[in-house]
Amino acid sequence: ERAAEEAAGREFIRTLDDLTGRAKNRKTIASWDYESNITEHNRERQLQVALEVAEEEKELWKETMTYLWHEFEDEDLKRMFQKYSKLGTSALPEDLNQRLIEAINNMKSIYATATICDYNDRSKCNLYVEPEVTNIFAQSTDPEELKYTWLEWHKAAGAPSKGNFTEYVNMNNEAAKLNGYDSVAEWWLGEYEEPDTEEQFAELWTQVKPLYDQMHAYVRRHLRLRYGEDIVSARGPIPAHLLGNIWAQTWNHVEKFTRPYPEKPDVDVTAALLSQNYTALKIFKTAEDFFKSLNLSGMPDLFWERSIIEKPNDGRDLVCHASAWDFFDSEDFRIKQCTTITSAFFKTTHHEMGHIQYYLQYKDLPVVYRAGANPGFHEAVGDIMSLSVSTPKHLRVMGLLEDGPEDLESNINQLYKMGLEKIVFLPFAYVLDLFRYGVFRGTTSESDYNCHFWQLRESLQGVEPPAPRSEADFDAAAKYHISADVEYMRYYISYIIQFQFHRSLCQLAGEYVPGDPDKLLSNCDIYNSTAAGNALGKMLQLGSSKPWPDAMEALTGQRKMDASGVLEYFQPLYDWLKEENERTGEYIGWEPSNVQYC
Ligand SMILES: C=C(C[SeH])C(=O)N1CCC[C@H]1C(=O)O
Ligand SMILES: [Zn+2]
Repeated sequence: ERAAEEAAGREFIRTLDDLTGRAKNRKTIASWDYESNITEHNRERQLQVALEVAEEEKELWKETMTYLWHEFEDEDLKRMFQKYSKLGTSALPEDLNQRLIEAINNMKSIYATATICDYNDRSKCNLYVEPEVTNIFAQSTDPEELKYTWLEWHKAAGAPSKGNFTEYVNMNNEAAKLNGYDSVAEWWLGEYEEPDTEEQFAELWTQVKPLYDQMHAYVRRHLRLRYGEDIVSARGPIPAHLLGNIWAQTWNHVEKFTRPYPEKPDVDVTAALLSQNYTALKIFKTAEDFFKSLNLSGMPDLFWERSIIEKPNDGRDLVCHASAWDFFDSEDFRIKQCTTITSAFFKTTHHEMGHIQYYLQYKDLPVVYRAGANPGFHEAVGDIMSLSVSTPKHLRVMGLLEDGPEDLESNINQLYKMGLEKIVFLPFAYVLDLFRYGVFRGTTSESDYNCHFWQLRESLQGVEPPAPRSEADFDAAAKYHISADVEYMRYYISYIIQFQFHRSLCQLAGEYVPGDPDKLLSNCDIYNSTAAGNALGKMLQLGSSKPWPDAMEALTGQRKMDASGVLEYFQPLYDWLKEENERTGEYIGWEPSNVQYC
């Protein structure tokens, strides 16, 4: 009867979970081998292993579906069965699954091997997105060099993937339907396990948009002062190539010539890292030290043996985009990133190590629960550490910043610097998946990919392309995650909830007291707080075994994602920006672009 069926189900799930762990381990090893060394052989092997594992999963899924798990009493057992009942892309017939995998591998390979020629030396044509194009956007203030580099990169890494992207969309939508979703959009939204996820995402945007609009207006004014009225208009969108980043997703690199109080000492972490002879390894060890100071786990020996922390110089092609890997055997965890000694990579290393920390905290859970409470949680862990590390107080502890004033102006400069990374990023992230939801749902067809992409970028982000665009271009794929089939709402959510987590951890660490000007949220550093670390560890140990509101409640007492954390953190900046934009008479928002892109 039911009790016996449930006992049999429990036994089955234990075996299934063990087999699934082995299959995922094999699949992950083959993917790692391909992405860390892009050769025909490794690509072929990755495809073969992925197809074999898909067939194994399909067989196991048929057996899973013979159990009447909907009627089980044990909630936890039901949750495991519910998760295993979603077969994912393995539900595709083998030939369609092969077409999906090959479309994605084609895009990944195009992106990873794309190179452009240097603006000043057209015979030098081995510039990759990392590190060369990234460095040009970090350093150059020549609008012509930036425009050329922007156009060349989007031509080399975006346009060639358009056909593959359409194939990927069609195959992935087939898989979605086989899993009971109308399209991939509903599948991705389903990962957040709420009935109104899409509305919640939209509500978060309305909460933060006023703050973004003030940042946008202020930055546009200072770019106009720098580059002149002809290049940066008074009331239009901002040209995307002038914002210090090839995707205009964060604007940190315009901070040095746009900040509120230029006479205050600068906080150039990159220069400090270089002058103190930081290496990639030293950056990694510093990040590890932060986690250990919180009584969280250090990195296992295997991590140091098998990670790739610098771009190999043996001429191989590889996917440089930073990533953290769980090999699902409870002991093999790796980072692969092409570290250079910059403030950005100092943060990225904490970000990636945050993923590894989450893997370590849930490594003994059933395989099916070894995931973030929702995808945004996984992206938030490392950033929480960076929020503490980025404070002048902590940078001084590390000797990366000389002593300086702690006055209001310096605080505004610091908040502005953080805003160029955290506030500015929100509409960028939101747009990437609003675009893809439209594509997966068919409201954006192949003949208007680029038009709709730029309409969204103009409408939410207030940026425009540096030159006219057409449907011969496919600018979205010039962003890694679009070419690599990586959902992006996870970052939008992370940049909201990381401030809710930070606020709770800072209270636990005694570093933040609401209303106390000497205990500002933006000056909080949780370093060495085992109280904070233990509370965070407890949340991470849940993995995806519980709906994410339970995990969030465990740490913050809240069951809702809301922008109260980010708005509280940036309140002094918001007040200052409104006053400053009022003072200068800067137009808030933007009029339609004059650039032809549809
Ligand atoms: C560092 C990673 C690997 Se999960 C990343 O892709 N991030 C981290 C910040 C946003 C996003 C990006 O670079 O677009
Ligand atoms: Zn990440």
